[in-house]
Amino acid sequence: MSFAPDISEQLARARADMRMGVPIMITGEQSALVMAAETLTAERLADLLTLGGDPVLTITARRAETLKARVYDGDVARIALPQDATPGWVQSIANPADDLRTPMKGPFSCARGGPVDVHRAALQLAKSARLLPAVLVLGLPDTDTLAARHHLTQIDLAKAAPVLGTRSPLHPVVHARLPMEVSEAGRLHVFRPEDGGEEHYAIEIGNPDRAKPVLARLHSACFTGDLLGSLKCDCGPQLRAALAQMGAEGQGVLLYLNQEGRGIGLANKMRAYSLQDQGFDTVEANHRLGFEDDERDFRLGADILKSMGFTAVRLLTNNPRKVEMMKASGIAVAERVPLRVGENRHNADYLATKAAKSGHLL
Ligand SMILES: Nc1nc2c(ncn2[C@@H]2O[C@H](COP(=O)(O)OP(=O)(O)OP(=O)(O)O)[C@@H](O)[C@H]2O)c(=O)[nH]1
Ligand SMILES: [Zn+2]
Repeated sequence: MSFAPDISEQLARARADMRMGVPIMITGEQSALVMAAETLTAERLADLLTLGGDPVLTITARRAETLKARVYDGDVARIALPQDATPGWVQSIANPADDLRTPMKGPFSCARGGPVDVHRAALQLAKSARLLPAVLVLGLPDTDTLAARHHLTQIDLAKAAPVLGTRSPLHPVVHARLPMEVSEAGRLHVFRPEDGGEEHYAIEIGNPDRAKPVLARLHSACFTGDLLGSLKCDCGPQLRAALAQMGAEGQGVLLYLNQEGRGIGLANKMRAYSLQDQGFDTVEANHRLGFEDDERDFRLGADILKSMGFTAVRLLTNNPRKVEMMKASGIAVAERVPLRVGENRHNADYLATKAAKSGHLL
């Protein structure tokens, strides 16, 4: 029988649980009960504290840097949870929104020694659930009984580890004709990952020759720029300029990747915008939230191109990372085609920061 969910399906359930605030169990060398800080309720925090042991609030080294919390494990810091911890205390560690108003949060007592794999996996899950990267972790000698009694999702770390950093295979679902302003010969393809995660789209213009490099754009979703005409970034003008160029050349493929906010999700991007209004730039804001500058995985773009029969591209981008990732994933980049449009007084600093800190080409 193959009815039981496999490990990627279990991980997808775990992400949904974390988004709802339901605890999960991760079992391995050290087994633990895990809850996302962002969705923690007062009731569940109280329940956690009744279990005893040494619960910690695990955050990324990026977030710890701002909080001046000691990092003993490279990329991960474990702050001991005080017995009188409140949801407000947990939020103040997880969420930098009020950092400037209440800068003195420590001193913290930070855990050191012992395995951190469970903590790292829990943070990875929170990030891929598009939540703040902060998780409550309570090591327990026996997780089976608690998991069975409360019907909690249980993740076997040995099985999960090889899957966690990888992307779920994408499969074409449907494609249909889509006449557009830039070209009447448009076609929209929908791709769906096996684990039920975000779908991604390909917009094919004309009928590009698979034997030649195709004019291609890897566009990351930007609800604010693409749909609302936000002036804080250049995404909307880039999207329209790329499609217009493909229309003018009569062929091309635009991948619309649902990696909003450079992979941190719209809620976290708005948190970053709020920090930017406090004076931080786009990279600093991501770091204060506990994220890396860019959490996207462009290899899924290569997966889609390959599945459509393309092996080489003329890539519309100013981002050298996209070029490198394409090449590393087996798609030849015959040419980088610059895409400089949409600069205005609101996004001038944003574009300058991308050039200075993220290596974007001017
Ligand atoms: N986290 C975060 N994401 C942002 C911010 N501004 C824009 N974004 C996101 O950044 C992504 C922009 O991606 P792309 O258009 O692929 O831009 P790029 O990496 O600069 O590369 P090219 O445009 O190809 O040169 C979108 O997912 C936006 O939602 C910001 O201030 N913070
Ligand atoms: Zn944007």
